[in-house]
Amino acid sequence: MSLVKLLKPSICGPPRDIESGPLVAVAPSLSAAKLGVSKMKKAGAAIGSRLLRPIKAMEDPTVSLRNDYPAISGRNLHQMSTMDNSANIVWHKCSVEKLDRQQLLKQKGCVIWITGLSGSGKSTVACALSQGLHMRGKLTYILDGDNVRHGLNRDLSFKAEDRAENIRRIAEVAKLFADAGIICIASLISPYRKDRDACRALFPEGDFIEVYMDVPLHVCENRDPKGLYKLARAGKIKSFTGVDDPYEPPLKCEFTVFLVFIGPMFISKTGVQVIDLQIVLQQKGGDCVSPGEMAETVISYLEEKGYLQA
Ligand SMILES: Nc1ncnc2c1ncn2[C@@H]1O[C@H](COP(=O)(O)OS(=O)(=O)O)[C@@H](OP(=O)(O)O)[C@H]1O
Ligand SMILES: Nc1ncnc2c1ncn2[C@@H]1O[C@H](COP(=O)(O)OP(=O)(O)O)[C@@H](O)[C@H]1O
Repeated sequence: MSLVKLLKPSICGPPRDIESGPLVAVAPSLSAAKLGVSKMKKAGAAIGSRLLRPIKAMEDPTVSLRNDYPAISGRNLHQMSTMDNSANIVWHKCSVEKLDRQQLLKQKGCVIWITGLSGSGKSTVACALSQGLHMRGKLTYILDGDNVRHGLNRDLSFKAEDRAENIRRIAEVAKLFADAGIICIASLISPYRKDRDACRALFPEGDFIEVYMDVPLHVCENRDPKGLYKLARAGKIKSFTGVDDPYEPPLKCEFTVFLVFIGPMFISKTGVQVIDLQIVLQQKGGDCVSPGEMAETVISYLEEKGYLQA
């Protein structure tokens, strides 16, 4: 019989330099139970009145009006630019900055990066997270590898350098979402450690939260919801992650979701879905863990780290 267990954060970065100052309204966090639709409407009205605060035009585009909030200013985003200085382009700033957007949304922009094999449950957890946060009145957006490959990244294959480019582009888009104040949930295999580490390096300390779906290959392969493993085993898909292409697990990440097998382990081809779901609904010690509950653990972490308030 197998059990699934969601670890508490396996690493927590040093406490973030949470911004403070006269323009920052620190709202108490709202629990899912307390925040209904009608309350969210009231919150919207409060936001409206704050919008009346005049926003000054930038007189000198090289000087940030928010120099006292370096961790979140446009200047800081500029400093985070990955562009070569010799390219003759100049960062254009606007007086409406990340801080303003975060205040509007009553949250802090960040990225939750979910990595793991195909079929490990990345999209399921991403969706559960998005639902859980939406219920709390928090704005999220999911960047799913499969989906982004339908548009922005449709030109990319699955060879290593194209996967790297896929991941780089999604990380850059996630950075824009985070700058917009949105909690961005990126769900893609991202098999190479160095590519994921490069993504992490794009973000301020703490803003990149890595969730590793540590689900064994045979479990993913038995799930095989799209029949891709079957095609890969038949040699009809080449370079399939886990079959004939590598996956490098994180050495350290904020969360690991894993299955613990106790006793004789078996996953039958016919029974896997049911067995798996039973597994998910149990945890060592008797607690229930479903994708929704996994998401709740991550949401608690966000709350604790101050991401669910401006
Ligand atoms: N060769 C190969 N290897 C792995 N996956 C493959 C491959 N070919 C197609 N697919 C399908 O593409 C989805 C993974 O896309 P990603 O953008 O997440 O991959 S990566 O991060 O660039 O490695 C993946 O979706 P998920 O199952 O949601 O992970 C597969 O459905
Ligand atoms: N915790 C879970 N327990 C059992 N089955 C799951 C779990 N999470 C996802 N699944 C199922 O596994 C399959 C793959 O999940 P999915 O989220 O699409 O994975 P990925 O995005 O990593 O490819 C789906 O059929 C999904 O319903």
